[in-house]
Amino acid sequence: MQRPVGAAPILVANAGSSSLKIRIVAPDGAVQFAGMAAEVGGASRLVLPAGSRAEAIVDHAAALVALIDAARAEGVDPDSVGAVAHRVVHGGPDLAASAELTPTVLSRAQAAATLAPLHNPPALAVISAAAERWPGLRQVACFDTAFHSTIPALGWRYALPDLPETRDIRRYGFHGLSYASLVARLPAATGRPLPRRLLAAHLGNGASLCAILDGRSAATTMGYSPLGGLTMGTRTGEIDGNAVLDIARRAGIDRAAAILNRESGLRGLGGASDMRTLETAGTPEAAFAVAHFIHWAVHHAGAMVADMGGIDAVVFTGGIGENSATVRAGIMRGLAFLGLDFDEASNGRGGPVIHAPSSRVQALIHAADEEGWIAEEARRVLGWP
Ligand SMILES: Nc1ncnc2c1ncn2[C@@H]1O[C@H](COP(=O)(O)OP(=O)(O)O)[C@@H](O)[C@H]1O
Ligand SMILES: CC(=O)OP(=O)(O)O
Ligand SMILES: [Mg+2]
Repeated sequence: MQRPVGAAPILVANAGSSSLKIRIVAPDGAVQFAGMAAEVGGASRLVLPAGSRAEAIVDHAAALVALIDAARAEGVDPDSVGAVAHRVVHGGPDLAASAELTPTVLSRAQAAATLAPLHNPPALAVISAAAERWPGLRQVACFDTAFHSTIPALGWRYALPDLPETRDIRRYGFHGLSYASLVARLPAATGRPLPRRLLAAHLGNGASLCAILDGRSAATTMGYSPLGGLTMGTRTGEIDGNAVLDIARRAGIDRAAAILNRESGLRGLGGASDMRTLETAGTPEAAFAVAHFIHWAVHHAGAMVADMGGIDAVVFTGGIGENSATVRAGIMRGLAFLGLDFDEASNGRGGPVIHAPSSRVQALIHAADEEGWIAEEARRVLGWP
């Protein structure tokens, strides 16, 4: 059935490794429904506007069905949506912009699945579940890698020889939907032009930094996969390649992948992946994990600033960036040598402006809105007003 063009809401799906967030967004940007399925395949639960409840959800396809049912129960008709738009973390080497999911785009996203084993397969499962539920409905994919297509070869190439075995092994970079929305929205939020040399810190379960020069990605801390760069909730961040080989030799490849991606980072050091839990734990291990997160964020920030030839502003986003005054303060103290002087009280209050009047570098907090941005991108791709 052909639906009226542009007048319908869009269903946005953001599939994480163990979660699915959905939103139904009206043409004017109003959020009609927002819900999340957490810990899919484990101690699963639905997080809804009315609260959270345990519910057995075996996989991401089942998560989509459960969330659609939850929307209907809240009086929103999921069958009224005119398109489905997905966050697909890895676009692979060929997909450098959001695109409608034609058979060609879909097969490229499928080919990229091995490059982001934690993130792409769940998104692909949601894409097929949506196609099954709404045959013929237009679907759009928005890639986390796309924003970083402006990084020059010196930045994206590893010093590897050009061999069949090293094909497509390059730095891609992620969290691009968050960074793109920041570039688009920060000027309106601050009432000032976008700072020319902007260090953006997306600090959530996955965490990365991006050097944004004149509104474009000039460098970023994640590389081939979302494992690289900063210490994260459950991922190591940067680690020597030979260390990876040795872990794989000792434990086998699948076990090594689980250790590096799911059992490391804050969880591996401090016993919990959640920053809030660590900040209140009061154990030396938890304190070390938080300090490690801050230390490596500052370390990589230095590289990002060098890649931009200086810094005019830093902006914090993501669950940790928006909510942890302790982590922000630690990182900003580490960047004091750049002329960043932050204001303790406004940082403690959550900003949005957290630098002191005397500071040479601005410091800001901006809420990440990947789902809202995906809805906007999808309307652009579909040519909807
Ligand atoms: N008030 C808070 N204080 C410290 N950390 C917080 C707070 N609120 C959320 N966080 C942290 O934000 C992280 C989740 O970030 P988020 O961006 O929501 O994750 P995801 O990448 O799954 O979308 C968790 O480590 C959580 O503990
Ligand atoms: C790319 C990435 O790390 O995503 P997330 O933070 O959602 O895990
Ligand atoms: Mg995230």
